[in-house]
Amino acid sequence: MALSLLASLPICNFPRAALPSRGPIHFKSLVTSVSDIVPSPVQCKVFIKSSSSADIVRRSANYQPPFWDHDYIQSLRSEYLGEEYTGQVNKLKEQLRMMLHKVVDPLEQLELMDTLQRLGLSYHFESEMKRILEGLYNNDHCGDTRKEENLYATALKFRLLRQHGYKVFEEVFSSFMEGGSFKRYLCDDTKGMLSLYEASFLSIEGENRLDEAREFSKKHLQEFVNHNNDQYLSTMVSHALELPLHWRMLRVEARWFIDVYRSKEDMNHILLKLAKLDFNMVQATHQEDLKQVSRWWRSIGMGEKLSFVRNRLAENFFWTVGCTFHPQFGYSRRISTKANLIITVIDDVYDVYGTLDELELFTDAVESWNVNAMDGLPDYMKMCFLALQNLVNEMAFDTLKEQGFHIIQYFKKSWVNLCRAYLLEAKWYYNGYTASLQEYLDNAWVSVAMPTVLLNTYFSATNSITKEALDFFEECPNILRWSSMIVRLADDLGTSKFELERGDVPKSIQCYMNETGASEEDAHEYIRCLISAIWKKINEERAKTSPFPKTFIEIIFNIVRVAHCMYQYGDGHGVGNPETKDCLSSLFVQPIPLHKD
Ligand SMILES: CC(C)=CCC/C(C)=C/COP(=O)(O)OP(=O)(O)O
Ligand SMILES: [Mg+2]
Ligand SMILES: [Mg+2]
Ligand SMILES: [Mg+2]
Repeated sequence: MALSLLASLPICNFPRAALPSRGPIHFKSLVTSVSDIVPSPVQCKVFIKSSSSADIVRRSANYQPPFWDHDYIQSLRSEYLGEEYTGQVNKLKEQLRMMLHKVVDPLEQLELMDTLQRLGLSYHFESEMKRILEGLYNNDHCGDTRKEENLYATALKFRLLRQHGYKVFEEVFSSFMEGGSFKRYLCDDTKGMLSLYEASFLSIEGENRLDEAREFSKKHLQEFVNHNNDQYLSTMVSHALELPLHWRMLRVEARWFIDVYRSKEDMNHILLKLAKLDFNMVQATHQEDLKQVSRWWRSIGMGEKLSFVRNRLAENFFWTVGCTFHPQFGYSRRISTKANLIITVIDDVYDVYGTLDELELFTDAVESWNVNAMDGLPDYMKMCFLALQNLVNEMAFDTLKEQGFHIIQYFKKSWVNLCRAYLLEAKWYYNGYTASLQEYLDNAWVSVAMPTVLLNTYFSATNSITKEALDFFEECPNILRWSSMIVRLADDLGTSKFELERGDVPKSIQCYMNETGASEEDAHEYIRCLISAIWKKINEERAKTSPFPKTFIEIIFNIVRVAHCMYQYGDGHGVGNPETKDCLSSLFVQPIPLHKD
């Protein structure tokens, strides 16, 4: 399963530390170097009732209780569930549909589509947008050069067409370049710079013009934010520099943009009203999902019984909303949240709580996939094992009933891979071993659980499962590997500081530091650079034909976007930072006031 990540990436444009060539790894002659670079683990003594009734010293992560308890979640109410609002939304949608038919100017068409996407509304207008994009694409290919396009429009068109799977080439930017660089005067056009910057994130490997575009626009946008007086544009530029649009989680972006759009000079009231109403109605369905899963989570009692693990219902739900926010995907969100909760618990068992002997037993039990294997497990692990079996059986039963597919074998394989990857990290930890970055990553794209999370999502969000797609899954295609790898690296950037403090295996940052002698800051920069390089890989994969349905490919991209959001301010999944709490509240609790504008 080796994923020669580093070997297959072009050398990151990062001068300070190069990766040495890899020699053979002598696992037996372990060199303990982690203690040189990280504080010693914070250990706490916890009395465990084990079969031998012996005291076992275990690590503790001291996880805080969840933001919202079960009663709070059950108290969530929304007025946006009734027919009254559905009627209003339908009327507004009709008005917008007419608008989309009337607009003929290509730039206005592009801007309208971009605004619809950012406001989180484009899913209502897919056929209209397809018709417009088709028209724009065909015009280009008929040699229709009615008017000289400016950089802003060219980049916007490039981004939208590429995002929707049209073959467009970076050569469209050639007329703005001379001698391999963008023409100097372009830097005065901030809208153009912003548009070029966002377009550059749709690039694939080897697109030098787009690399140049990113460098050039980034530099000038950074200068712009320091000296400007255009409030709207400045907000947009700062936001883009923080994280490009292509990497942003759709729902969070929609919630943010609805607020910003209100202050835009030429803002369209119909669009804004529809965006707010739709957001609130979608939020109402999310609240119902959350309440349902909370009842299940409370009924199985794992959050209370296993008090040493992360009890993170809302955060786990957030990942699923990031994958598919649309109201009709409620089943997928609910079942995937259950799965994510169990994955998070089992990750803590391997990373924090379990002893190596116990973890070996648990891995054997998962490999046997047999309830009889529970007999030999400590009580807390019995609960994890049975919860896992119950969940997989529930998903498998639903899929058998709805689609006639018997899928347990796929889950089993995925869980065996995941637990083996977890176990390997646990062994490294207990042996004080620091892997090379390559060796770490070859395992860590699995241990971040994305192949398992995505398998769950595939079954629950696809209504036409195919054997071809399942076989493809088994091959662990590049799109799965690379997207999992970005999630892993983003997770490491956000979580490894806490993990290392309480005692955990060295993560990508520490492996890189250990291998190259780089400083922590440089290692962070290197990992960010790897993330950018891997985005090019997944952009490229998206353009290929695949047995996966398009909706699932989008889900894969969306989960990477969730990771960027989750770890933007540290460990949003585990630690409960204020940014995550605000984000969860704005998505799931607070409706957008309608009468302000
Ligand atoms: C939505 C889900 C279920 C995500 C699964 C991966 C996960 C638990 C990430 C966060 O935990 P972590 O930082 O402790 O992960 P790791 O131990 O792999 O670093
Ligand atoms: Mg962990
Ligand atoms: Mg882990
Ligand atoms: Mg982590």
